[in-house]
Amino acid sequence: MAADRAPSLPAVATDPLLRVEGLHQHYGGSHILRGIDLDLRAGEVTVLLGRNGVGKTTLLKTLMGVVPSSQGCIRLDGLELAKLPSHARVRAGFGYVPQGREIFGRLSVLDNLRMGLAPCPASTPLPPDLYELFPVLEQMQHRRGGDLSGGQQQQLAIARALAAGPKVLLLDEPTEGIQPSVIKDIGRVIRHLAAKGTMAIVLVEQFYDFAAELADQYLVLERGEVVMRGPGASMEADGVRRRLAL
Ligand SMILES: Nc1ncnc2c1ncn2[C@@H]1O[C@H](COP(=O)(O)OP(=O)(O)OP(=O)(O)O)[C@@H](O)[C@H]1O
Repeated sequence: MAADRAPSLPAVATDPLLRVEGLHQHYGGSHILRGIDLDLRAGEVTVLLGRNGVGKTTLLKTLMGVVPSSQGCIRLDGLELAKLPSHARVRAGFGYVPQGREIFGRLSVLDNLRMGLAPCPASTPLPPDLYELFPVLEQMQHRRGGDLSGGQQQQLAIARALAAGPKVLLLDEPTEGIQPSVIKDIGRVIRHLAAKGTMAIVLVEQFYDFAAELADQYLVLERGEVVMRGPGASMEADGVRRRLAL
C-alpha cells in the first residue's frame, strides 16, 4: 500500500493491484487448488482457461471467500483478505459475476441492481454510467429479473457487480448460453472497463475466441495448477487452443 512505502518510492504502474500467492483449496479430502500464484494489474484482462472441472470456478469462489482457502495469500491493494468473509472482500473491492448469474427472479431489475450496493453506505446512488453500459436495463428497470432473457440477465449480473465500483471484477463464463449479439455487447463492455485503467478483470471462459480477443494475459489451469501463462497476444502461438482441445 502507498502508506507502507517510503515517500521517495511512489507507486509504479507495474505494481499488481491483486497478488495471489500459494493459494490452496480443499473440498473435504479433495485437494482442488494446488498453489495458485497470480498477479492482476489495473487496466488488464486476465483470462483463465482450462477444461471442465480443473478448478476455475473454485478459484473465483476462493478469491471471493464463498469457499475457504486452506493456505495462501490474497492481497488486494496491499490488504490481506484470505481470512476475511465475502462481504469484507466486496467492501475491499471485489465484484463477482457467478456462473449461472444468480439473478433474484422475483425482484425488479432496479432492486437487483440495488443489491449490488449492499457494501456501500445507505442511500448511495447507482453509478450513472451503468445504464450507459447496458441501456436495455434502463428500459427494463421495473420488470422482474426472472422475466429477462438469458442475455439480459447476464448483463444485469455484470451491472450488479459493477454497482459498488469494484477494483477487481471476476466474471465466470459470461458467454455461457448467450446469443452472439449479446456476447458482442459484453465483450465491448469488458474492453471499455479495462480501458479506463482502474480495474483488473478476470474472465473465466470456455469460448476461446472471445477469451483470446480480450486477454492481456492468460492462464491455463489443469488439476488445480497453473500449467501455462503468458501475454494474451501469444495465446495462439503458444498453442493454448490446441492444449484446451486435447
Ligand atoms: N461443492 C463441491 N464439493 C465438492 N467438490 C466440488 C464442489 N464444487 C466443485 N467440486 C469439484 O472441484 C473440482 C473443480 O471444480 P470447478 O467447478 O472449480 O471446475 P471448473 O474448472 O470451473 O469447471 P467447469 O468449467 O465445469 O465449471 C471438480 O473436480 C469438482 O467436481
